[in-house]
Amino acid sequence: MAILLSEIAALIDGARLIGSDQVVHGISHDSRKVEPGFVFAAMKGSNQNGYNFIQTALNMGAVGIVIAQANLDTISLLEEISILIVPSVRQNLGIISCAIYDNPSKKINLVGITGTNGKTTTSFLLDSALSASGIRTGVIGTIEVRSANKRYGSTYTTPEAPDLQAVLAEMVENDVETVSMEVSSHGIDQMRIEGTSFRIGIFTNLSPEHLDYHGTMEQYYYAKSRLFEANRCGFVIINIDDTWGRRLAHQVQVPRVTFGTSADADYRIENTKVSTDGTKFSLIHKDSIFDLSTHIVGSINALNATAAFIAATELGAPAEVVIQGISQCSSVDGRFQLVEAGQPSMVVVDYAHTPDSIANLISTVRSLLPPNGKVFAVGGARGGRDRLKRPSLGAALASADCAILTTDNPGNEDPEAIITQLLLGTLDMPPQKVHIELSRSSAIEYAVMNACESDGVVIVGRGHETTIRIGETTSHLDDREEVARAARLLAAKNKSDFNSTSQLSQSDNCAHA
Ligand SMILES: CC(=O)N[C@H]1[C@@H](OP(=O)(O)OP(=O)(O)OC[C@H]2O[C@@H](n3ccc(=O)[nH]c3=O)[C@H](O)[C@@H]2O)O[C@H](CO)[C@@H](O)[C@@H]1O[C@H](C)C(=O)N[C@@H](C)C(=O)N[C@H](CCC(=O)O)C(=O)O
Ligand SMILES: Nc1ncnc2c1ncn2[C@@H]1O[C@H](COP(=O)(O)OP(=O)(O)OP(=O)(O)O)[C@@H](O)[C@H]1O
Repeated sequence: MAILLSEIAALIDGARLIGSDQVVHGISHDSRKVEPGFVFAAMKGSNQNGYNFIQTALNMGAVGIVIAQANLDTISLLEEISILIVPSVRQNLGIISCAIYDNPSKKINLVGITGTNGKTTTSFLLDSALSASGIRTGVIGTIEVRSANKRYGSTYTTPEAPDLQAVLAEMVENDVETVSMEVSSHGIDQMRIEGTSFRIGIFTNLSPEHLDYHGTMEQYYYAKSRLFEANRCGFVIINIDDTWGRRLAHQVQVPRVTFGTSADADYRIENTKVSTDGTKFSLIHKDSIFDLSTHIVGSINALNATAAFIAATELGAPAEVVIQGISQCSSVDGRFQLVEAGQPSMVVVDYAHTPDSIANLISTVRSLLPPNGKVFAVGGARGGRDRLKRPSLGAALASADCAILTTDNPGNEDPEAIITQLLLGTLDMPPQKVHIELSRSSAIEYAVMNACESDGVVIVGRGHETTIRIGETTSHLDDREEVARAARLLAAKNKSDFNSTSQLSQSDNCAHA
């Protein structure tokens, strides 16, 4: 990859170059990631001022910097530096990054998936469908970035523009043909996907989330809908069971198909059957009926599998191979993950962290239990963001028979104050339904120890995550390991109570009160 700073300047209205022209091999907005031959894009953020890191970037080998016209006076110019001055760094970062990495999205089939829930699951199902068809694939999303056989952990759902274009370029170099990419509303709003071409866009659904960032549902919808603009996206696949999706279907200016259980969907889901083995359904399209199945449990996964089916067949993969590929995706880390550690109850760890998805998960688990079965729900709310949704999260958790409110990832917020906000959503519920356990390990232990064979435990919010930040301290915490620990405790307790008639008093837990 090599381009001149002057060539980049020529792409941007109002840009100008000060200092000597330079050959550029890469770009970063983060001084810590600058390599020799890179340019450093300085941006003011909400926590840090990127302009303070210019010298660090130069020390790391930057051959030039990109700055905004308005901030020209704020830096002390060194004569030997090459400076590309642009009207706005954030607004042009995508275009600059695309140019430096030679527009990789135009050389690859990129499928962008957006919506409040289902992005990761759909991207994994699509990847499985495409891989079964012999296509070399890549994935960019919350759990990981996968390029052919290489895997990297993710920092963001949607990487910043320089990182996105660099990873796409690496995928092109590795002969990856198709990439399933999660596109977050933050990513769209912060222009991380500017200049990126999507062969296909998928809309999963929209429900209240990130409203502290976007302000209103209307603005949240607007951010999401921008993925599907005609200059960015060639073909759109939309879930019209969702009212926002229905609106989008009327608005998009590019070819589109719709899916869902709705009678007027182009791809109609019927006859969905959910068991602990997974989800089966029929998909009706014109005169064809396809029988699909996925190991991922829950009727919502019929929607995710359908979106994956449409995208893969649209990219030319044969339907029967796609169906096989979707059925082969064994699981998605931390999404309806059944944990069998010897405990009597059904335990599910799930990444659900919106009120809708938590309520949905609880009702799915309830439907899988015998009639006398009770659902225990363990969950909390993250610190530092999305404060507005906390009462609704509390209410959703309390749709279980026993809600155990606990700590999620509080960061610098007071965990007890977060729980107080969750409690606001449970005020009109019987108090004995709600139990507070500040320590997440203890909350999981409480649920696993008190749930009996006919019961289900859902542990929500953290799914695949393995660390928790409390204050400035980050420590290891994996919900699945905590279930196993609690199951061992239960087994030990049952063993020591072997001769006692009351192994565990169930009258003092909220589900059996
Ligand atoms: C609200 C938001 O999205 N903020 C993003 C924004 O932060 P910011 O503007 O406050 O940046 P900052 O930390 O103040 O830093 C300013 C500049 O100094 C640079 N810097 C900083 C330190 C240093 O040593 N050197 C250096 O160069 C930074 O790289 C940055 O360019 O730009 C930063 C640089 O890219 C991001 O790290 C940061 O993401 C924050 C941490 C974040 O948590 N974002 C989340 C909410 C997010 O984007 N999530 C979505 C998924 C949401 C979902 O659906 O769940 C995602 O796509 O991941
Ligand atoms: N199509 C769907 N509709 C509603 N809820 C869903 C759907 N798919 C998944 N979920 C729920 O949302 C949770 C998160 O799923 P997934 O990780 O696929 O979503 P996501 O959009 O990638 O989330 P995030 O943006 O937080 O990464 C799942 O564990 C499940 O409870």
